[in-house]
Amino acid sequence: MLEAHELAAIRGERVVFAGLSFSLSPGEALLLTGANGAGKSTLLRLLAGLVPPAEGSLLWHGSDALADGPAHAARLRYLAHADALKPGLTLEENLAFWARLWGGGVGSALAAVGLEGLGHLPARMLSAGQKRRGALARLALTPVPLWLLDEPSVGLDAASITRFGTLLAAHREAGGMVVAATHVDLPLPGARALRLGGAA
Ligand SMILES: Nc1ncnc2c1ncn2[C@@H]1O[C@H](COP(=O)(O)OP(=O)(O)OP(=O)(O)O)[C@@H](O)[C@H]1O
Repeated sequence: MLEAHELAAIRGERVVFAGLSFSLSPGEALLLTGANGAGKSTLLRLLAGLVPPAEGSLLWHGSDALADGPAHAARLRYLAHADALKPGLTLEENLAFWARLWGGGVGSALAAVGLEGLGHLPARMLSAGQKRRGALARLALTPVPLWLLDEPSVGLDAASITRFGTLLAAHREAGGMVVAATHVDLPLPGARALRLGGAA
């Protein structure tokens, strides 16, 4: 279980959010909504252990989640806005880099996002939606309990959203948790919403 207690974040000397509390049990999903600049990406980065909270605590099964950085990193996948694909490497080579770190099969991960025919192409030749699917393929390599997703569906066509929904459902059925920032509907039935206030 992931528990956030009274989290606050300061960016550029401004309090982006404060007093934020929520908990997430296995199989649950939380949608972060709110205006541009409300702090959704900042919260995801905080949950990923990439920025420290200004106040509050984050617990994983009752213990300080951020006390052991490598252990926290190993239990999550964080997908930022950027697709994090090296443009000069093929899609397969990009995925193979992550597979060396985490394990898992490149072919099956590409198939999970419908990119099995494009693995030989340099990432720079992919369309925007294909690049996004290339980033999502990282989720399909090996299971971890927590997915942190920043606007994961941007650029995806209808068929890709459906495939992404299948990936999300399998993750949750296996006890995985999802926290996703989004401005649009995501295929996460029963997800709770956390609306962040703030600057427009
Ligand atoms: N490195 C930084 N230095 C200073 N301010 C920052 C930094 N990163 C983010 N901010 C500010 O923090 C606030 C929250 O930004 P954040 O990216 O978390 O918002 P968001 O809710 O994800 O927005 P969007 O919907 O546009 O993606 C913004 O006002 C932003 O300008």
